[in-house]
Order: sequence, then C-alpha cells, then structure tokens
Amino acid sequence: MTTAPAEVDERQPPTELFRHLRSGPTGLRSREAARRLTVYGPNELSRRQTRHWPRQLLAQFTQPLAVLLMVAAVLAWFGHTVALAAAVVAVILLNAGFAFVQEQQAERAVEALAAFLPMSARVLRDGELVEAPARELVPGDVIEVTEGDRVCADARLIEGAVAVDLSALNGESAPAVRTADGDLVPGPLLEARELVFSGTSCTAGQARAVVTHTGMHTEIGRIAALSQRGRVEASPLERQVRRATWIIAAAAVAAGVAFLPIGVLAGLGWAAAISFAIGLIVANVPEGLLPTITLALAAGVRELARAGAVVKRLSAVETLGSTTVICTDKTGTLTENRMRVTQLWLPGGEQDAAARALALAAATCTTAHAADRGDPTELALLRLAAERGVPVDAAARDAARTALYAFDPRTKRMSTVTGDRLYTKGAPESVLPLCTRVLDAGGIAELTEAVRAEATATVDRYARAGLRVLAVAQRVASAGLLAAGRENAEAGLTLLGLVAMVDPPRAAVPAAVADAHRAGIRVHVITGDYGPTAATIAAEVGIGDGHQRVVTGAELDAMGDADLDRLLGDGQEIVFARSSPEGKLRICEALRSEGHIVAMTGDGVNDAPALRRADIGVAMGRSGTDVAREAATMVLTDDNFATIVRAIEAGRRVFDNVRKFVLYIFAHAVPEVVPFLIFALSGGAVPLPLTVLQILAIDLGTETLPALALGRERAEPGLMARPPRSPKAGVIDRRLLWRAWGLLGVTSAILVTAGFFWSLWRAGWQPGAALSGADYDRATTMTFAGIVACQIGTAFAARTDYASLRSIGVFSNRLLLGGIAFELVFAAVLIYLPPLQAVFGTAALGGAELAFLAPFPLLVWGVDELYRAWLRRRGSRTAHQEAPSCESSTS
Ligand SMILES: Nc1ncnc2c1ncn2[C@@H]1O[C@H](COP(=O)(O)OP(=O)(O)OP(=O)(O)O)[C@@H](O)[C@H]1O
Repeated sequence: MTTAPAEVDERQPPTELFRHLRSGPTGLRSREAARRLTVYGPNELSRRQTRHWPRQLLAQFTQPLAVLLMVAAVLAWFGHTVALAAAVVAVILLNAGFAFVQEQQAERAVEALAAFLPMSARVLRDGELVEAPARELVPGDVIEVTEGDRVCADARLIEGAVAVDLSALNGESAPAVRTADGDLVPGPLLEARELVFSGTSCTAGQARAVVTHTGMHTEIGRIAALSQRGRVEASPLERQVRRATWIIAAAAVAAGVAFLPIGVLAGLGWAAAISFAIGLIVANVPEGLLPTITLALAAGVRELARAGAVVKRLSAVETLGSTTVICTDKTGTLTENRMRVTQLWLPGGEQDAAARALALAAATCTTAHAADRGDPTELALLRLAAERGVPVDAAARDAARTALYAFDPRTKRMSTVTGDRLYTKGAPESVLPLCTRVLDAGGIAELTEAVRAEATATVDRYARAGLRVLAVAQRVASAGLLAAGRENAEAGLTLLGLVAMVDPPRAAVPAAVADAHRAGIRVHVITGDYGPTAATIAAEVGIGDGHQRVVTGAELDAMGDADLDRLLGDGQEIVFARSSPEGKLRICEALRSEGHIVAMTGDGVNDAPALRRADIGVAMGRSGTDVAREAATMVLTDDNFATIVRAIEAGRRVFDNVRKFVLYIFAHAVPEVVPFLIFALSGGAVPLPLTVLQILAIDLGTETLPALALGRERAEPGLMARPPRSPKAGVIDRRLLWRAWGLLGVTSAILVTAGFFWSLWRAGWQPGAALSGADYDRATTMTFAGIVACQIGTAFAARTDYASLRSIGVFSNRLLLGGIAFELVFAAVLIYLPPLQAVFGTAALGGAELAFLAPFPLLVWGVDELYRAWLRRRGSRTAHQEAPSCESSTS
C-alpha cells in the first residue's frame, strides 16, 4: 500500500518545491530513491483488491439459463422425482462453478498482459539520465518527457516545454501546452500550465520535470479509486454464440413442452412425462458453451503473448482471424532497424575534410543517446562521426544545443542550433530545395543546377539499391534569424552532402509475406521513406510480386476518394511512400469502407488515429511510442512483421477450434432425441430407450473434457492456405449444422438405435410386450453406451474441418486422448458400479454387447472422414477449374 508524501503543494516555485521534496535539478541518488520506494510504495495504480468474487459467483446463478434450470428442478421436485431434482441442482452448481472459474481465468489472462508491456521512464539518478521502470518512480525524482512518451507520474516542469494530450483526464482531445516557465495561473489543477499528469501523453516537445505524486496519489489514481473497474466487453463471437445458445434453449424448451402430451398419449403417465420433458430441456440447453468459448479466446490471448503479440482484448483474437489486409510500415517492421551508413556523397567529390564536416554536422543534428536508446537512423550517424574521427558526445551535444526543431513527419526533416550554426538533416527532397549553396573542395560555392541534378540522380541510385538516404546541410544562424521562426531559419542552407545507410530486411519476413499471400491476405507498405528505397525493400521481401506500384504522399493527396478506392480495389499490393499520418488514416478508411478487415502498424504519435481506426491497430513494443501503444489493439514485443502473420494464424485457429467443440456438442442431440421419437411414434409399443439421468450423465459428464480438449486442437493443415473468413460469416453456419446433425448425428442415431433393438431382440422382446426390469435396464444401457461410443468417433471427426485425421496425427492431441479416457472411465463407473446402477438405471454389459459397440467410434468417424475426403476432392476440382480464370485475370 502506498503512503502519501507529506502534503506537497505542486504549484509552488521549483526552488521551494525541490526543498519540500528534498531533491534538486539533478534528481535523487539511487539509494535515496530506493528508500523512498519502500516508504511511498510502487508507482502503479493498484487493482481493486476486493475482486467481488462472491458477487461474480452469485451472478452465475441469476443467468437466465440457470434460472430455467432451477424452474426445472422445482418442477421435478413437485413431480416427486427427487433424484432428477437433485441431479438438476447438481448440474446448476457444477455449471455455475465451471463458468465462474473460466471467467476468472479469462479475466486474469487479459490482466496478466500488462506484465508483458512494462512502462519505463527516463529519470535522473545519481545525476545521470537512465531508463527505469515507471513503477520505481518516487516523489522528488527528476524525469525527462519527450514526444511520444506517456507521462507516468504527476510532475512539475522545471525545464523545457511540451504539448500534452490530457484526454485521459478531462476528455479534451486538443493537446495543451505546458511549459516550465509558464505564468502561474490560479484555477483548477488540470489547467495549471506548469504541471503534467500521469496517464496523459506528450505529443510534442521535450521537458524535464520533478515528480510530485506517484501511484494512487496521482490525479488519475484518484479517478481510478473512484471509478469501478469496467466489465469486459463481450466479443462479436461471444455475442453470436449467446444468440445461438438462446435459439437452441428455446428449441429445447419447445421440444420438452411438445413431448409432454405425446409422452402422456404414449402411456407414460404425467409424472414420467414431466420428468422426461425436463430431461430433454436440461440436456439440450448448451449451458457450458459460452464460458468455454471465453476460455478458448483467453487461451488464444495467452498463446499470442508468448509468440510476441500482446492483444488488449479478447475479441482481437477473432478479428485477427478474419484480417484481409495488412498495412505495414517498413523501418523496423519489415527491416531490422539496424542502420549502418555505407555511402557518402559529397558535392565536391570524395575528400576527407568534407566527409568529416558532413559526418560532424549529421551527428550534431541528432537527439539520440548512446546504445539501445534512440532512433537507429541517428545512432548510425553518431557511429559514422566516430568512425570518421569526429565523435560527438551526446551529453555535450545536448548541453551546447540552443534550439531544436524536432523531426516533423510531414516535412521529414529536423534541425538543431549549436552556437552560431544551424544543422539540418532529412529527406533529400525536403532538404535540397532549401539549399542555395554547397560546401566543396574550394569552400562554400553556389549550388549549381548541375550539382543539384547530380545529387538527385545519386539519391535515386542509392534508393534503388534499397538504401535510406538523408541530405545534410548547415548555415550560420544569427539570433535574429532564429527569432523569425523555423521556416525562415531552415532556408538558404549550404549542402554538405548525402548519407546513405542500409537497413537489411528481417530474415523471417519473406516467408511471412509468402504465408500471408497464400492465406489470401494482401500486404501494403505505408512508409515515410523514399519510394525507390521502399520499393526495393518491398521487392526483396516479396511484396508486390515484382511489380511494385509506388504511390507517393503527394500523389495520394492529389487523389480523389473514388480514385483511391479504385487503386485499392484492383488487387495489387502498393507501396505508399513518403506518406503522411493523414494519408495513413485515409488508406485505412478507404480499405475499411470496402469491407476489408485491416491490420495497420504504426509507431509515432501521429499514427494514433489510424491505429484506432484500423480493425487491428498494431504498435511496436520496442521502438514505438507510448502513445501508439496506447492506441493499438495489439503490441508486438519483437516489432516483427512475421509476428503479425503468426497472430493472424492463431486467430484463425482459435475460431476454428470454437467451431470444433460446437460441432461436437451439437452432434449428440440427434441420437438423444431419436429414441424419444421412436417411443412416441410407436405410441409406447417400444419402451423408452434412454432415461433422463442417462442423458444428463452424457451431456454433463462424459462429454465435458473431450469438448474442452477440442478447444486446444493444433492448427489444421491448410489453415493459412484458404482465404480469410468473411467477418459476416457466423461461427455456427449451415455447413456446421448439417455436419453435426445431418451427418454425425444421424449416423450416431442409426447405430444407437440398432444397438438398442439388438439388445431387445436378444431378450426375446416383441413389440408391445412387457419386458423384465433387468432386460430393460440392459437395453437402455446399450443406448447410453452407444451414444458414448459414437461421441468418441465424433470427437475424432471434429478435430479437423477439411483435412484428414491422418494429416494431423491420430494421437497428436494428448488432451483429447485424456478426455476420452475420462469419458470411458466415467461411463464404466455408471454401468458397472452397483450403487450408481440403481440411480442411473444401468446394468452391466457383457462381452457380446461390448463387441457390438466397439466399431461405433470407427463407423461414425469413418463416415465423416469420407465426407471430408469428398469435400477435399470437390474443392481441389473447383480450384482446378477456376485456376485458368484466375490466371487470365492477373495477366
Ligand atoms: N531522425 C531523422 N532526422 C531527419 N530525417 C529523418 C530522421 N528519420 C527519418 N528521417 C527522414 O524522414 C523520412 C521518413 O522517416 P519516417 O521515420 O517517417 O519513416 P521511416 O522510418 O522511413 O519508415 P516507416 O514509416 O516505414 O517506419 C526518412 O526516409 C528520412 O529521409
């Protein structure tokens, strides 16, 4: 538990504030910070300790389906079938407990994800700027906040200025300016011009600030303490299944009610008919389905996190599965983001002094710090300067800098001022037009058209080789000039030369792109880099089939919506180069309006709108900004394009597995209902082949574990060789119902009925004749065991949707084998244990009967295997027939 620091007035002037916080402009010493951490507690929002689990458990009993079951139990009680009433109550209890545990697990899986994305902060400790976990910040720490950072504590600015997005606190989306030396305006805390708050994000600028409050004592902590934790939103899949559950429950109730008069007419007596109707209802209401699906999604989330893709909500798993387009950036996602300068171009030809001047200017015009912190482009420039013998020390550079015009993703350049020099570096087409002079062998000279043409040609040559090219320039900058603003300062520059660097594609990307293509997913590149550079990298990883269509930011801006739709609609993969954040948003909107499910990557502050608009916004865990991570649905902990494709595959598999257990659970309905129909239609001449408790034992006992195991099935071969699922296609479609009820259900019903009549025939039964109790029990036990045997076959059949069982391996799902072993033991206990025989109306089966049942699993599975083989053959034939037309449309 955190304690509050002695009342700190964050609005007092810095000197007094420092005195109160016993700190200074150089921050705290680590020992003092560690001491304060134990006193004040970690800087994090404590989750509500009281998890309200009793209420959550209670909520399981007020679910409509549970209430329906309770009514059934009461009816059974009044109908004097106490055993049934007790069984139904047991079902209610089991179900509630099961659903509760599953929900808790799902919730925990999502919450645990936070651990994958630890927040960090740049903080002064022992006088040095270090990266530390945000949870270790304490009052008195001096932190640095820059563009893209999420502010992790309440703090007062002591140096610099930033624009902050306060929407998390006040809902205001326009950024507000906060500066260290702002006038003190009395009024609400949130409007104070010198304060920044935890939970807000910095959209521009750079500043230092002293931490005043941490953890639950921050403004956002107070809000969090007040507000309840929001409920987890149901995903479309869960909503769909809930609807289906209701339809099935309604059908079960209708069937139960309809059975009443039929049962009575067939001579069953009211009490027996009622108990039977209740059994029908209880058995066919798919109570466990929804929590099982939630759990399958949660398992998907956990698995994705292990594979490097952290998703923030359960529903992302299924959305991923229907992704049709990936819009990816280039640097760091397709490439390694490890830049190395390989070429220099100097206006006056190769000479050492000029090369050193170029390297020094480029390295001075950076904000990156050493090692793994900072923009790889800038780190490459720092390395270049060191190699050329003019090393630039990051701390000295920062200290000497008098002005910084930050990198602007629109103009694609940045400038810094040190002493009387302004240095500019950026995209050549942004910097070259600002240059009027060059530095060549003889000193500063006019920039002639010939040299300009040579520079442009060189840029293209480098870019076609896949290199990233920057132009570097400088000028003398007087204070008066700087006062006239950035535009006036960045003019009349002297070109020092071009720097070209390689950034090789990641090794796993070409295969991932090929996988995406096979899965019918198109990949567009949207990059800030130059067209030819991006086109070369795209070609290297296989995007665009060798016919790269490059659309520049300027071309995109000039393009009307209709033209953009046409461009995106014609099936090509496109490289959008020199793109702006607005362009990214437009492409996203255009794709979505065409019905595409778009996964879009982004890393900058300006990418946040596009990340929010995309179906799956993907941010980078390593290189991206906090703001982008906030806006995204999925964060890649390894920044790798290949991980996106793997996540899509996992999404498809989870969806498939949900269908597998739905198929399995639905299939038993037919063999359970058909015996009643026989009994009813024969007017009672055929005895009832199955008792209520036996039905319950199947649906709520033997089947549970195999169903769960199907949710963990591995990916089916060909999963990534079929086109994306239409987002409109429901999880329960006609094919699934036909397979569950028509094929597996009817086959099972035929076998089960055969087993029942065979047992009657062996007992010498004649239609309408009475049967001894022992013979009747044995016959119903045959039906019971028959259904169990058939469901084993169904479980194996359900493991694949199209593929053959052999292709995935008969014994590859260990959980399922365990589940089936449990099913067999459970059934054997009911059949052979005398006390249970009395309750469930079962009788021990002999060798002949077991031999009769033995082939059932094989037969049920075999019929489905033939069906799938037929589907595959038909599929490949149609694919064959369609192939020529495909070809002609692309040629
Ligand atoms: N630190 C920098 N200083 C100056 N110019 C830069 C800097 N970083 C990039 N640029 C220039 O701006 C261009 C666009 O960079 P930006 O970071 O927007 O995109 P990118 O990293 O090339 O690609 P992607 O959008 O695929 O990540 C680069 O091609 C380069 O010319």
